[in-house]
Amino acid sequence: MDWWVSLPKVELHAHLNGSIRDSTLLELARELGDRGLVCFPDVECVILKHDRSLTEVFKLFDLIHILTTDHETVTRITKEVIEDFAAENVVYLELRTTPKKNASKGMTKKSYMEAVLEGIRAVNTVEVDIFSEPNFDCPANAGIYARSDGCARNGTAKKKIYVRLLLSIDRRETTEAAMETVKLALEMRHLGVVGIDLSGNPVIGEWLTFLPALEFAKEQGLLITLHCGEVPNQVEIHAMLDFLPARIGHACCFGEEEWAKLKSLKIPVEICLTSNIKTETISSVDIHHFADLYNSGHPIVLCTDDSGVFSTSVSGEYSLASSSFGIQKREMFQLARNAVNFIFAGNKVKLELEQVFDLAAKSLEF
Ligand SMILES: CNc1ncnc2c1ncn2[C@@H]1O[C@H](COP(=O)(O)O)[C@@H](O)[C@H]1O
Ligand SMILES: [Zn+2]
Repeated sequence: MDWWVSLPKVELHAHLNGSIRDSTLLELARELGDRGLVCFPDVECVILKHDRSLTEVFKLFDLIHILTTDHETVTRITKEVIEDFAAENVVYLELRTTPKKNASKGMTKKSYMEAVLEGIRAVNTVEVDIFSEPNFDCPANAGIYARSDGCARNGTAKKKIYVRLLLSIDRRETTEAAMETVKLALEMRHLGVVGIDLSGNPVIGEWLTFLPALEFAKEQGLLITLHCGEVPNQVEIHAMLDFLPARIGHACCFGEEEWAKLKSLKIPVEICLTSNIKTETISSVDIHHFADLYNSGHPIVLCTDDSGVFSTSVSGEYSLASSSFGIQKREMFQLARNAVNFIFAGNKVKLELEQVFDLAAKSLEF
């Protein structure tokens, strides 16, 4: 097996609707095409085009959402995305998604999330730990516990992936809609929801629109990650850093002052190399800020962002970082292991993941 696939990995920045297999998107588009709801050849062209500007990426998401936003499909893509990450040895996945309403399908934000949970339960190629924090032990969780315990007791030494969920607020949303998402996250905490993400087209929406909901989420103990500095906007970057999120994603358009502030606050950064290159947010990989952050010992974690949209994988991102920045396998292993420190799940999961890495270190060749 390829070394980068064998390496256990932690994925902390993956959008559900950005991580769908092309084959599934094409199948869904063909079905809608047959029903005369989309023009299949046009949609096929868009799906198979792999170099896209940031603006084009958000147009593509609008199209993907037309293909996926019904309960059955949300369940299907969730199952497939988790199985795909597990197949490349992702041992802990924080999957983020924007709860959506779709009146024509009778979908509410809550029923959207229930369809996601159904997808997690449908995974069968790997054992899924969706929830194992003892302090949240409650009857609503009993079904999931039973399944996971059953696996262990049968002695079926199936591979295991920990899955936790982040609910995303889309920058197109209002304060009220953002608050609704946070309240839903709080309601679903005992089902593996650990935090909130702010994402969506970075040129749309104002930081102050989302702040009340994000502050409420933080007060209630949810952990927050923000898409920060994907486009140049110094005022917003400073406001976001002042908020003290638990992590940020991207950090592409930072200036000297913003770097200094980020480094002094030691906020971990989710780095998405291929996403940044393909969207031309960073012009080439050799000038990517990964190198400076890595060399200065700043907390970072390699992630995919949208493995489907950008045709990448977590293993691919590790391999790319190693070859682009001349980092040896032993150091890359350490980088992968360090990511455990930045997960939003609790100490029990962290300890278990450290054991997974220690065990893997014995069989990996460096
Ligand atoms: C490329 N960089 C990016 N920057 C900002 N937001 C992004 C993104 N990539 C994805 N998303 C956000 O994730 C949604 C798709 O997944 P879900 O429907 O939530 O599962 C997109 O609509 C966008 O809001
Ligand atoms: Zn993202």
